[in-house]
Amino acid sequence: MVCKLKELAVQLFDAGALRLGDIEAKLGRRTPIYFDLRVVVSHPKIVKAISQQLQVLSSGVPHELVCGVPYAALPFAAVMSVNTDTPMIMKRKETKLYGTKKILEGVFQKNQTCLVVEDVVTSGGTLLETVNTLRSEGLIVTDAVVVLDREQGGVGVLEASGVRVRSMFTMTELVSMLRDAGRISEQTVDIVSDHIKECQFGVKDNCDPVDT
Ligand SMILES: O=c1ccn([C@@H]2O[C@H](COP(=O)(O)O)[C@@H](O)[C@H]2O)c(=O)[nH]1
Repeated sequence: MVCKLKELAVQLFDAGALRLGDIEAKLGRRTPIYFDLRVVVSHPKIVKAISQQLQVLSSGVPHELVCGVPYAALPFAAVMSVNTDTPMIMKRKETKLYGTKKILEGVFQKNQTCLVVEDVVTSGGTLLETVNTLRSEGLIVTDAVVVLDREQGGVGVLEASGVRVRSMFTMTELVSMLRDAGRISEQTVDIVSDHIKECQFGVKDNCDPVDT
């Protein structure tokens, strides 16, 4: 049975996947909320539930391969691959400097369609880097499924690059569910909402780390 999103949000919070406070994120950005999905490798039921939800999101998207953005999304991509019998490929963080010198591991052919799986989208930069690598290797990438869209402009950036993004949660949905479940306060919801408005990425970023 597919775990309901509200239950999953609470399970993620209780597993320590959400950090609140003044947190340093990627490239020195400050954020009042950080979603750390790396902790869920210690919670197989949550990995299973997230993978099932991502499978539901990807059910209308024809694809021959699946690729998780390293590293946090790799367990979800692997479970989806096994559950749906869809071959997986893996992008290396850096090109191997010896032996095969590959950037992609696994078997694929040019013009195959590949679904990308990601944990979080903020600016969209990390997901786009993987998409660009896959495309430069001759694969067709038009769709991605992600656990959390932080609603900070990344989805628009990706759509402008020809990648449709389907997310399990937006940040607004996630914090509302956690407030309704008594896990976070209304004040935290307001702080997160203000941060989303103030810290947007896109054509002209207004979230330069030196300004925050
Ligand atoms: O709450 C968060 C925010 C970001 N991440 C990690 O960063 C990238 C997404 O950031 P982009 O600006 O879209 O590149 C993603 O791969 C996450 O691993 C995070 O874990 N939690």
